[in-house]
Amino acid sequence: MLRYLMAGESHGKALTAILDGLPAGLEILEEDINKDLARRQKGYGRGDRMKIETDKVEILNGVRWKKSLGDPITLMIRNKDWENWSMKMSSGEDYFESMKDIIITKPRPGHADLTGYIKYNQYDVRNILEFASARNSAIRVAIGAVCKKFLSEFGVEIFSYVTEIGGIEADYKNMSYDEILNNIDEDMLKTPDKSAEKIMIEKIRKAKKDGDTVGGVFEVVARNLPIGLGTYTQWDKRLDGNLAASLMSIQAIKGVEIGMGFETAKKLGSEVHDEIFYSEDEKFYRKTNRAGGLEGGMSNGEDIVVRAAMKPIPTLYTPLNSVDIETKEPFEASVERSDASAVPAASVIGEAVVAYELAKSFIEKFGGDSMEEIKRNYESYKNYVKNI
Ligand SMILES: Cc1cc2nc3c(=O)[nH]c(=O)nc-3n(C[C@H](O)[C@H](O)[C@H](O)COP(=O)(O)O)c2cc1C
Ligand SMILES: C=C(O[C@@H]1CC(C(=O)O)=C[C@@H](OP(=O)(O)O)[C@H]1O)C(=O)O
Repeated sequence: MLRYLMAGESHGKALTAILDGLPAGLEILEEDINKDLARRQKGYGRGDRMKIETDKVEILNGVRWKKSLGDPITLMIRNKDWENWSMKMSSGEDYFESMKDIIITKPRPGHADLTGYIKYNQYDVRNILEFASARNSAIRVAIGAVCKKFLSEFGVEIFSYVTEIGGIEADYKNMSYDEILNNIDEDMLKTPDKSAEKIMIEKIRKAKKDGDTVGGVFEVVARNLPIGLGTYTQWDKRLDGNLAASLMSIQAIKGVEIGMGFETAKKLGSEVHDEIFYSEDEKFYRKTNRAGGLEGGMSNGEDIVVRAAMKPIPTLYTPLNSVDIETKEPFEASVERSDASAVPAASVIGEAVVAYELAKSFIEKFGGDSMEEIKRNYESYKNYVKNI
């Protein structure tokens, strides 16, 4: 079974993750992973932390002479900001009286601060926000990049783009995926609609000027998947459920849709389901993909299409009302730095978690301890499907 665990505080020494269950013989290169790490750092609206970090992965275990060994793979990304935090985040020093002024007792509405403080019986909100922070999404993207590499060996391609920012929707419905891909500017908002992008940027700029933040929606597409990843035979093996849970587990994601999603509830059955056709060449096929490539918790061979809604960032430069945990007095918080919007970054994280779920289902279906073995199993299943 493919699984991973991650560790690492936002301003600690490094982020790490262990990926277990990947077959032996997959080529894994740091430079391939670094491409996705760089993409996650881009996008209009990010704060000053992204000027400090240049995320680069180090492979600590599980890879020899560029190939996975089949044992656990450890990945690490150092936090450059650690240099500025080594004392404040030290694991070896006692608490200093002189550090009293760095203790945070002012919880932000919408962040993990207050609930985490109470739940973990803390004295400093920093002890909560350090791991609640989306900083650890960097190591998740590294894990996702390895999973993407695995899937690419079977021709599976995963990409994402931004469809909405602060209520402004991109018009991409008449564009092919290739056109969409050609129109994605990773430095800006990753939306295929260039005229909407201008208005979206203005929306973020104005929100930032007003001390506010904006959210948005992104779509992740996975192409060239085999029929039958995931299963309806047990609730926790459904691919639709696992994709939704993984996307929802990204910080600030508050809604997930598959295919037509919430729209299906408004339509008639005849407008929702994808009719089935057959030809000698194509075998069973559909003319539409409203289901987003998933029926009965399984991939049906069409493109997998999922969307996720990101709420506006909770740290506001014009802060919302809150109460100091120590004094119980209302306060006006001051903010050192924060993102005004991070939807393009979230969409890269979305690709990563989708890649992980697909790779997990893929390995479960086709088994195998080595890439050769899993490829044999995959080819034999493809032959079976071709001859139906
Ligand atoms: C890529 C990315 C960047 C984020 N940047 C910030 C930020 O700069 N400031 C902030 O308060 N929240 C930021 N967030 C959101 C918080 O991490 C998130 O709202 C918080 O952990 C509470 O979790 P919840 O929103 O899922 O309930 C970011 C989220 C993502 C995915
Ligand atoms: C560090 C990242 O995002 C961070 C996510 C985040 C949060 O609260 O989620 C808060 C900010 O952290 P800081 O206070 O250090 O600026 C963001 O910069 C990153 O994406 O790599």
